[in-house]
Amino acid sequence: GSSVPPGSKGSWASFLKSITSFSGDLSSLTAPPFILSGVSLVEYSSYWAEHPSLFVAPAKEKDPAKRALAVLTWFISTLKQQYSSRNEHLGSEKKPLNPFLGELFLGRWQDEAGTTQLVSEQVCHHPPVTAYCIWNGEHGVRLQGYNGQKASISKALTIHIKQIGHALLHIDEFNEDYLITLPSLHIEGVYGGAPYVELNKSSFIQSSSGYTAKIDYSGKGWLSGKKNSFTATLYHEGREKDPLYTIDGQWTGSFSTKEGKSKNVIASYDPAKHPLTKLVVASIEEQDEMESRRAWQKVAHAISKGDMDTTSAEKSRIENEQRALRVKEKEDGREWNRFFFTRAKSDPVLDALAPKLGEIIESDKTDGVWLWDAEKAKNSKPPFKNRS
Ligand SMILES: CCC(=O)OC[C@H](C)CC[C@H]1O[C@H]2C[C@H]3[C@@H]4CC=C5C[C@@H](O)CC[C@]5(C)[C@H]4CC[C@]3(C)[C@H]2[C@@H]1C
Repeated sequence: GSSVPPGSKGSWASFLKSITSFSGDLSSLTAPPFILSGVSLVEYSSYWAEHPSLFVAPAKEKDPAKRALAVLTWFISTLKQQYSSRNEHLGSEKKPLNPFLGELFLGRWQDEAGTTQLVSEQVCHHPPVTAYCIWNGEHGVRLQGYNGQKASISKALTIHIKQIGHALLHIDEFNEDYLITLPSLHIEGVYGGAPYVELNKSSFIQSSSGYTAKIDYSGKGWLSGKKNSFTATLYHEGREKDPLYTIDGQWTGSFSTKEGKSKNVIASYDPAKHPLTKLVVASIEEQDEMESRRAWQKVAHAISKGDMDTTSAEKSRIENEQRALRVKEKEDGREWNRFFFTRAKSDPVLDALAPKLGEIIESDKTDGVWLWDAEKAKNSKPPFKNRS
């Protein structure tokens, strides 16, 4: 393949053979060094709010339809970071580190929107599930959700991924909730060693105030001929044929918002005009042993140097420690305590909103839902109170 660095051709070929006997758990694949990233998947929750001003904007919008439009605009603005930031910064999609149970990623954004805080926790290891909560106290906006992946590989080495889980946005001022479903994706370019994400079909946002947004990624940009194209419509639930607003463009580029009837452009978004706010993360010395960058620092360093022996030795050390903990828990007949989240049979907010999307989304089949537990968060073991 074109993008496989010289010297890695052999390992890439054997890697490609390995993924043809794929088990469904992406983290089980041992990929060659040039495709590995020293960043853990638990950090990916931060992609939801790197534009804090867009994240809090709905709280300032009095009109319910325009508020729902502000939520849709914020959601679309996150897609570029969620699904293509590794390409931009690292040259291709990379394989993130597989978080261990209890692994934490804490940070905050400090900018014109005030303080927006992030807590991300690996709440399950088999299968891998990351739960997160992002909130801005001044504006009374809180996002909480969780996600996992179900993957399969085609003969042509395209990795198909169904995302399990959802996100729920709550706006205090209007006591309003938004259910955000997660798009399916597939990874192309694996054969050539330059993988990248493509988003599939559609995803939805359903508000408790009676508005539905549908984002259609399958448009291959047949009009514009550009990749990563999308078309989104916002409508009164049940009245898809009568959109109040439509947004279209590229989720990796710019997009414009039109009024449903008149079709005249009322807003346009250019990512170049919306610099990201950098997430503030404690230094490794200050971090708790359960925090991602401290826990993986030796592995991340070895990966950055392409030192595979140290990478696998340090990874095995972490994996062995984890296995020993699980054995101990089994012997003591107890389960690992999550720091910030609780597994529940159901979530009343989800139960109120999901049926409004009805059969247009397959409800994500997980055993229970993961909920932010404010009580736990107050007295969670590691001294995060003063820092998160
Ligand atoms: C697994 C075989 C392999 O290493 O092939 C190399 C390729 C990098 C493909 C596999 C990895 O691709 C990565 C892309 C990751 C998703 C990117 C964005 C998100 C959005 C975020 O909100 C939730 C997580 C999610 C879905 C990531 C999940 C893990 C993905 C698919 C990585 C694959 C292991």
